[in-house]
Amino acid sequence: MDRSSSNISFEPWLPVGQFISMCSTVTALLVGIIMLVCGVPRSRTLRNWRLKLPPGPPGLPLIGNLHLLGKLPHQSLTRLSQRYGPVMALRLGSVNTVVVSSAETAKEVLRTQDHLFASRPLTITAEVAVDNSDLIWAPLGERWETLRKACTSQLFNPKVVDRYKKNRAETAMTMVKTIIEESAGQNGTILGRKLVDQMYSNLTQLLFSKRYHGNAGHASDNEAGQLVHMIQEIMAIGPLALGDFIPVLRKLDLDGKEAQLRAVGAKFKEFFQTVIDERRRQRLSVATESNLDFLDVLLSLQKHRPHNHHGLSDSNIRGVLIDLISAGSETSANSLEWVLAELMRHPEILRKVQEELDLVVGKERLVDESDIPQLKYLRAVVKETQRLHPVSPLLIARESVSAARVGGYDIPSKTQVFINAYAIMRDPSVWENPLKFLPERFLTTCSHIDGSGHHHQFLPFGSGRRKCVASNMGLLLIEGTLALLMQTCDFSLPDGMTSEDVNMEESFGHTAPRAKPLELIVRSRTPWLID
Ligand code: HEM
Repeated sequence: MDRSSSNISFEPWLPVGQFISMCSTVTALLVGIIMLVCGVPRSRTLRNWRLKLPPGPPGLPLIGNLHLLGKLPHQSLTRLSQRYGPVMALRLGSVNTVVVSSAETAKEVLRTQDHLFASRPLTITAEVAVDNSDLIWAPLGERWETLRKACTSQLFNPKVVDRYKKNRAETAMTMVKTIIEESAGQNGTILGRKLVDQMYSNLTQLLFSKRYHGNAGHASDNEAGQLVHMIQEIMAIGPLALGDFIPVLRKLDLDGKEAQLRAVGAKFKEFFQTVIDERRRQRLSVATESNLDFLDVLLSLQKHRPHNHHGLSDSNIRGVLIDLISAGSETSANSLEWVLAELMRHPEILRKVQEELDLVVGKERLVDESDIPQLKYLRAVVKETQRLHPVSPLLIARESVSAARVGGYDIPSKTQVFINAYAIMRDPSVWENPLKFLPERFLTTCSHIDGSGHHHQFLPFGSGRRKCVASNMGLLLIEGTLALLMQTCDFSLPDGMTSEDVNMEESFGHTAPRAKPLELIVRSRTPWLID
């Protein structure tokens, strides 16, 4: 199934618009009166005259500033911050929110006061879809520490990442063959779905030794389809429901998201519990174990709980598996699709990437992950794409654990905080020609800047203790696949299209993918390397 036919919309804020038009002014007023009578939770309002609170736009009754977010909140918030400044207060329904939009203030939040801003707000998605048991949405505390440590020490350490190198190369090659085959004799192939499938396959292999697309060890098509479908469903629902912002209306589920989340949550539970139960049965019948995968590690942590560790329930195991597959697949595939779109818009840059590959690797052997450090121009192209098209433009929402000060303003405890990485990475006071695609900047004036989280003007993976847990793996997936694609394929646009016609509109949801799928003609460039 390709993305064009999957009918996904990434418009989490759309229901807010639907809601506003659904309720007539009279109904809104009535609800407002009921809320006044029942009492809005006072602790959630920023109106405290003794504090120096950040400036922000005035809000409407009940919805506050929700209506200002639009379909692309990162873009709307960028425009608002140009008016209200780099630390801006909003009220989203009844949730106090602060949006941080400069490198300096992001540094205050993500480095200087990381300990105060490293929690996440509770959301209906986390509660209903993953039983408040996962890693991504875990508040700061034991559950987060245990799951994060399991990931960093047992999954994304360089030794384990290296162990799966062959697997990554195989799944990338499977994808290359598929797109060349599909493109033969056709005027364009939609790449996005193939890239996502490749990422799923890498991750399921890494997490529980099942390959969902490819040859050896692969799961049934039905199982693969089920998994892809569930993740697409949750992506389409988006990260936040109306009830997250207006808790007094949660029971009514006016945008229908809670019901949808419950349905997909039940499917997740059944699917991943089967994976866990199957593995438990296999473990009982195996006397010695070698090459443990991540599920084995989690089950063994559950059984032999190390000192000071939060005990792991099946629900935690399901939660972290769902997190890793969903956070890892769409982000990497969407980033890669953006890179290819930029390259199609800039054919001279695409040619330079291929020339570099020919020079560094040649055409006699396939490019290998160990070549990547030498592919400096290709890496600059990836960075420049992440700067202009961050797939997590507002990172993932944070929440202050106690009162703090940022940019000279008071931020009360329990405030939701968005870091607008999109605005920061296009800030004209930091970046020369910020809207131009100029990979060379990362080889010259900005060569010292990387996405490690130490440079707060460039935040594709976030920063601080909640930084992406798998940025090394994410980069390998993007750079490794891009190198293979550029070495083995030639790309062109469907008949009648020129580079100016490549649509660069964004969409917004759990990630910020392209609004329109990228359609390209793919031809083999080095056929002797592919068989
Ligand atoms: C291009 C690829 C990727 C990008 C751009 C990306 C970006 C991000 C960002 C911006 C965050 C939030 C950071 C913050 O709040 O400061 C994040 C968190 C996270 N990412 Fe990634 N990511 C990528 C790939 C991956 C992969 C491959 C995985 C796993 C297989 C993954 C798993 C996670 C998890 C579990 C978190 C939550 C960490 C926590 O809350 O402690 N990501 N990612």
